[in-house]
Amino acid sequence: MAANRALTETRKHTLPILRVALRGESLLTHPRFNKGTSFTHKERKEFGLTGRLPSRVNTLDEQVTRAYEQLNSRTEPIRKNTFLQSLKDQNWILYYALIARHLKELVPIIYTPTQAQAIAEYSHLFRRSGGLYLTMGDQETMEEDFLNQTVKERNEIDLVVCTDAEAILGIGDQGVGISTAKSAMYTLIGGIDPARCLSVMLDVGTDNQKLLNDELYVGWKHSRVRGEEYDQFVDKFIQLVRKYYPHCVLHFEDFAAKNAYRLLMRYRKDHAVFNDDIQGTGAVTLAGIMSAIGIANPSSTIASQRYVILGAGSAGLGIATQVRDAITASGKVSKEEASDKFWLVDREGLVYDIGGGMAKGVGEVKGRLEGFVRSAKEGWEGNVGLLDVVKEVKPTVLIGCSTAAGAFTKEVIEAMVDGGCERPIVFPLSNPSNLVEAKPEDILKWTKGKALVATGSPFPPVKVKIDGEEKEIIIAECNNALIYPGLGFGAVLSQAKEITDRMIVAGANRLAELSPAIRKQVATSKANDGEGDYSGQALLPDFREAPKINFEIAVAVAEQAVRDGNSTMSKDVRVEDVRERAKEKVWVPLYCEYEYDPNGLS
Ligand SMILES: NC(=O)C1=CN([C@@H]2O[C@H](COP(=O)(O)OP(=O)(O)OC[C@H]3O[C@@H](n4cnc5c(N)ncnc54)[C@H](O)[C@@H]3O)[C@@H](O)[C@H]2O)C=CC1
Ligand SMILES: CC(=O)C(=O)O
Ligand SMILES: [Mg+2]
Repeated sequence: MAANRALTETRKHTLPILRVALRGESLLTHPRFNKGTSFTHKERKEFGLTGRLPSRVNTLDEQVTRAYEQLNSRTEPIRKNTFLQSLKDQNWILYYALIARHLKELVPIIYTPTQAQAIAEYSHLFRRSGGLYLTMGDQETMEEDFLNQTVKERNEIDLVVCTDAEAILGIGDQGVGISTAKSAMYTLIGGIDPARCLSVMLDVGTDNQKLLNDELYVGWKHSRVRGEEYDQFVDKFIQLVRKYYPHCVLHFEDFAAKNAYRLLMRYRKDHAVFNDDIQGTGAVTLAGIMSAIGIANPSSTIASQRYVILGAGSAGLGIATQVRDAITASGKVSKEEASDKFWLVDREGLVYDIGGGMAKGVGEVKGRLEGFVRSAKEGWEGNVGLLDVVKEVKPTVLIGCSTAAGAFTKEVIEAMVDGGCERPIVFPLSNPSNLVEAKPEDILKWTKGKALVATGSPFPPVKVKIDGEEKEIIIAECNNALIYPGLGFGAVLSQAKEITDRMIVAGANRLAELSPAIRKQVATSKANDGEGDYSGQALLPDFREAPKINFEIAVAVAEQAVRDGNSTMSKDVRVEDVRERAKEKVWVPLYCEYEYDPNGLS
């Protein structure tokens, strides 16, 4: 299997023999242990399965072929999504093996863009629960619920992905719309054992009236609880995670910006906590920008760009912070000088100081926005829209994480070029695809093929005429999924005390080094004058390569943790041992041989 090979190449040891305590129907209906027609004759006898399966023993490859055939009998992406969800409920190995084999084709089915629809229709598509649901209204049983799902069923948890679903992708408050897709990507791309991952839905109610009015809504029908009560509920959950799994990575996903930032700051020094929308998006975008600068003008640096970011929420703030940290990492540029290279634009236009600790359109400055609010002394007045900001600032990099579909108009992009930017770097990152700030083909058309473009959801290559010659431009997918699985695996591997900025930068640097455009330049050692041919050279690696790339990211991240004394692995693990450790730990979707043991796994 091609994609499985990508994973197995990084794995060191042969598969272990699993001691399993389940028999008969309970084995066949347990998605973690079920092998369906792949149970061998010996296993069928040992586990009481002989009469329960047709006689032929299939290989995993044959099962994958059959499942792929069934999948393809459905045409609509959402129907494929529900098919895959059901497959996951039946047989994990087959689910992961099928997707691993068709990674590029199926990631958009289980992840963005299709997952947005699956979450929006969660209550109508609901078949079987996935993950752990902790509801504000039932919080007195939280510890018991948590233990029932974890300690009593599993041996150890390496990774907890949690959400309160208030800012799901770009589609807002989805109440109880849990997504196990983020955790599935950790397995597919990061190689983390799915049995050691847990998705948690923190149901604190919803302000989405459509859901509250929906008689099939499966979540807690209550307005969203906020303030002290919310904080206490989240804290109770986090303390449980810390108590039972002190070494696990805790991943926050799709919290509203204010909570996202607050929770990250509150817990990141005490536990290996990671906010994907802030830090994951920041890291992948930093890598994409470094790669784009390498093409546009390799003698230039991230410090010599001017950045306009539309959307001052989690992603916008994460990108600004990550790029600023990378600029200051050289020690040559101060934090203030680096911050001065950013202009954040939100619903009410440019984010600038309006006095009393408040910023235009986004409220309180303290904490998350500190450093990125422009001074009113620069002469800003009223609502300063994106076009005016672009005309005034003359950015070289324009990023969209606003959910404002079409906000990068022809005028905006042309204003960038008119401002003297020959090779504009334009990343419309909003998900799902229909919320993109501009379509790649339009950006390339308006800039005569000069723009360097990356998007948050997958887009097909664009054919464009450059100097009279037709070229095909690959549109890089700048999605945090290209980096967070490796960051998480690196943190799990090193059993990091905290996930530090240095670990994240190590991962982003590794991703940038491995990006096709940069690899080509290093290979040819050719100076690029910004006029070079970059068709066929994507800014970021293709998703097909994501498992291999994320293995390298994980190694870089874990090495950094060991180097910095931030790892809790045994003291004798040296930086040079990390790669071998990683190979031992990578999980691959292949069947293990089973032996019956009444005290085994169940
Ligand atoms: N490519 C990737 O890896 C990622 C993409 N995203 C996407 O970025 C978008 C934002 O996500 P988050 O930052 O998590 O959400 P968020 O809700 O924290 O931030 C969105 C921000 O955009 C602002 N906004 C809304 N309409 C606007 C408009 N018309 N003009 C300017 N600003 C406007 C909001 O006021 C808010 O501050 C979503 O579409 C999400 O899917 C988010 C994380 C990762
Ligand atoms: C990719 C992601 O995390 C988002 O769109 O929210
Ligand atoms: Mg997200």
